[in-house]
This record gives sequence, C-alpha cells and structure tokens, in this order.
Amino acid sequence: MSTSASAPVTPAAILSAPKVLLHDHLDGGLRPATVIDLAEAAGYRDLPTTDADDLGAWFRESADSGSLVRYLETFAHTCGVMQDEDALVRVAAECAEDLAADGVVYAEVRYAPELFTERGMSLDAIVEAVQAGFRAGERRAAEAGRTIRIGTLLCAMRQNARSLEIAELAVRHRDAGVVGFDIAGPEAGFPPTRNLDAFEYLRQQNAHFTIHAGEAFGLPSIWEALQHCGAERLGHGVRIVDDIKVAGDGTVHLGRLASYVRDRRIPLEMCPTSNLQTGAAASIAEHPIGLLTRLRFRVTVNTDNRLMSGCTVSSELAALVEAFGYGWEDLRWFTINAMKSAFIGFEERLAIIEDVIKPGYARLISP
Ligand SMILES: O=c1[nH]cnc2c1ncn2[C@@H]1O[C@H](CO)[C@@H](O)[C@H]1O
Ligand SMILES: [Zn+2]
Repeated sequence: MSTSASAPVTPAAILSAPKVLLHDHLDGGLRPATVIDLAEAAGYRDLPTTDADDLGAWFRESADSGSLVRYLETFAHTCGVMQDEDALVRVAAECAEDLAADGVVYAEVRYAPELFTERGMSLDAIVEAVQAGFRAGERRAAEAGRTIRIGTLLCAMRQNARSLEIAELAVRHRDAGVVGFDIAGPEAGFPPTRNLDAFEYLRQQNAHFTIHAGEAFGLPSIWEALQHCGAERLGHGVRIVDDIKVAGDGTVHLGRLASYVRDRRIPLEMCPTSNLQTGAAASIAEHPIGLLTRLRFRVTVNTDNRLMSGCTVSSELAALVEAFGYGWEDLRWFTINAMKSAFIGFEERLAIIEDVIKPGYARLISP
C-alpha cells in the first residue's frame, strides 16, 4: 500500500519507475511503421494494410481472437519482414530503444531463430545480427539518457523438431549475451517432453531455460515443464490456479504442484493482456495474477507481445494498479521478483536491484 508521503501511482509516475521485463517476444514488438518499411524494402506484399495506425489496430484486433493458435497467426507478417540482416538489426535496436523509453532497465527478449531463415540466413548469422541490434539500441538509449541492458533468450518452436539444435545455438552464443532458452508456439498437442534431449543438454551445460506452460493448456503442461524438463521459470503459468482451491469462507488450499511452485519460488512470467486475448483469462480483475500475488507466488509482470497486445510494461502495471489497487510497494515487489529471477549472474542482478531499482522506488515512495 502506498503511504501518504508517496507520489501518486499514476501512469506517468509508473513510466518513470525502473522496471524489469522477462517475457517479451522480439517478433511481437515491432513498431507498425517499421513493419511497413521493412515490407517495402523486402518486397513483402502480404500486409493487410500499409497505413501504420491501421496496421497497429489490425494486429491488436486479429490477436484478440480468444485462441492461442489464432493469436499466433499474426506473427506470419512480422516474421515475414524479418528475413535479412538489416531488418534484424533494426528491429532489435528499436526494441531496446522502445523498452528503454518505457523505463525498462533490464529486459530478456526472446525470438525463434528458425523463423528467420526463409531467405537463406544461417542460424548463427541471425543471432549475431540480433545481438548487434540490441547493442546498437542500448547505445542509442544511453545517448538519450536511459540505461538499459538486454539479455536474449532463444526459442525453439514446439511444432518443429529443432529444439536441440537451437539449444546448442544458445550455448554457442552465451558469452555474447544469449542468456537462456525457451520453447514457444502452440501448447495443446505439443507437450514440453517432446524436447527432453534439448533440456537434458542445457542442464549438462549449466545453461538456463524457461518454458511456455500453463497458458493454453493446464496443469500437466506445468508439471512436465518443471518435473520432467527442469524449467527454472514458467512462461505464463497462469493455469497453476487450477491447483488452488479458495473456499467460500476465503480459506485457501494449495495442491501439491501449486505448493511446489510457491515453495521453490518458481518465477511466473505473467502476461495479463495477452492472456485476455488468447482466452486464458476473462478480464484483468479476474486474472489469476490477483490471487497469485496475494498468496505471494513469485509473480512477475510482462508484455508478451507489445504489438499484438498494444501494451508496454508500464501499461500492464497501470492496468493492475487500476484493477487491484496496487501501490508502489507492490510494483517494487514485482520488479525485484523479476530481477531476482533473471538469467544473468547473481552479482549483476544484485547490482541492478541495489543501485537502480531500490533507489528508483525510494524516490517515488518518499519523495
Ligand atoms: O504467448 C505465447 N505463447 C506461445 N507462443 C508465443 C506466444 N507469443 C508468441 N509466441 C510465439 O513465439 C515465437 C517466437 O517469438 C513467435 O513467432 C510466436 O509464434
Ligand atoms: Zn510468450
């Protein structure tokens, strides 16, 4: 709860607060005008419109389908224009700039390299281009007075059978800023255990990974991700509420899996607006993030796809403030939860918490 001496928790004040983002897709965060420019440059002719405002609205409306599978169809157009080095560098640089402008101080941004090979780029060249773009964007943000650091996660697509190859790619580039691995794409019908060899390899390599689980499918997916695959974090993980019973008198009972997730402090990369669009939750007020926060699960707040969901970290936090009445202590808690759960080293995480996050919120809590 905010104290009387604190700054009011307005959207503008939230924008100024330091924030941490763990779950954001590079190919779900392009500027609409950039999609149009890149389509023009590459001779990509399938865009539904070449007006930037209309295109932004088209992405938001098309993704608002109530189904993950249909939500994912919109990525054909972003991936369609991300097939050469210049495009990848530009998209990654703009991503870093846009996140910095939103007040994000540390972000882990993910994408699936296998989706950018249509015009012949190699997987290694794709990773190098995106890394170069992130570094350029960090420099431009610094010139504009904002410090941001971006770590990269490489995704393998659940429906393809390339996860070991992508896991090896992630390990090959770990000293250049690839900090982890993920599997993404349609969840139903593609359980995480299809990729056991990749997860086994990553564990042998002391590498980090998260898994999209408990979004479009329920507890078995979360259980497999944790207990068969060894995921350190859960992408979304919202369906963990299926293992929590709240009685009429308010008494809460956690099943064994929910207890495990809370006891082990497994980070939940929650993405409220995205979940409304894919049908995983009916409204922000009814989103399980309210209950999970109250029960002190390790909740983090994320964007998933800024283009398709028309959101930023600040707007997601503002929506939670409005729905649940959160104050600065709650927003700081989400932010520190996220920083503690990042895939960079302990000392680096601690430095951002002590030198950036805590002083940033202290200014807002007692100005
Ligand atoms: O919420 C999600 N759940 C599952 N897969 C997703 C989600 N958002 C995006 N992608 C998928 O991840 C790929 C790599 O970035 C995207 O191309 C999209 O297909
Ligand atoms: Zn996602």
